[in-house]
Amino acid sequence: MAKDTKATRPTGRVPLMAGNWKMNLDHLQATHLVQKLDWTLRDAKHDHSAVEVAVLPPFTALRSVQTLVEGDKLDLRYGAQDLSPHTSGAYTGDISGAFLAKLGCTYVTIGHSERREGHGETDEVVNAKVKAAYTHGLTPILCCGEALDVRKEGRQVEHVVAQLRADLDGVTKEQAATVVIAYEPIWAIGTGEVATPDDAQEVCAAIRTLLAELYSGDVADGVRVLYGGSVKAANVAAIMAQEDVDGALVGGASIDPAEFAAICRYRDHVTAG
Ligand SMILES: O=C(CO)COP(=O)(O)O
Repeated sequence: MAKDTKATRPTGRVPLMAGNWKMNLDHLQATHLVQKLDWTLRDAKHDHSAVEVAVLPPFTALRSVQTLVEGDKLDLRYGAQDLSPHTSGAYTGDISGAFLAKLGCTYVTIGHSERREGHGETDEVVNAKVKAAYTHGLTPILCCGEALDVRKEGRQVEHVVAQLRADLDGVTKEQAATVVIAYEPIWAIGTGEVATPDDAQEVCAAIRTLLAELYSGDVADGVRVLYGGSVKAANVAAIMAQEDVDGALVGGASIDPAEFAAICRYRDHVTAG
């Protein structure tokens, strides 16, 4: 059993469990999943102010999720998996942050390794997208993480710190105070491999140290740093027991409503003290 470290996590940092559905679930399936997730959390009397829950569906399901969340006054937050660095214009296939804001999105993931690798997104592009998110009042879930070769060379902290320095370039202190950072080691994504809790803590702590270097005041203490990579109900409590881990960005396990609800309810599986 993992030890409940809530007492050591500054109270301002409300844990966030965010489900990145990736390219799964059409708008009808999305409606079913959100309903089941909501019912399960309601049955468990989930306190959304203690552990925030968000879903990140494909663009095509956002309107359905919005209708459900607003119509039934659900406590769930939602957001998109990407956005354009531009606001409008001749950018075929791109989606503006302005459209996402109109759909009531709270979050947008930026710089996921599947976009960095599959779509050639550089840190420069990621940085422009982070700024676009703020332009439209969206909260970025800024993703970072190292590949296996970098980890094998023991350069994971150096790699992640360099990514984030570039991704946050020009981001103001006020903006940075609301960013969510997701550390997702690429070798642990969709592989069943999970970084050990100590591995996750090492990099998440280094991220907080970088934030303290970049921004004065209490920014570093307030920013939520998530871990992502094969998170499941069975391993989430041990990861959440780490002092600098404030939630999880969940892929595969988030499209099973019972499993994702159990992840959100990780505190049911920890001992007090
Ligand atoms: O990429 C991830 C979340 O963004 C992690 O995916 P998995 O949970 O499927 O490993």
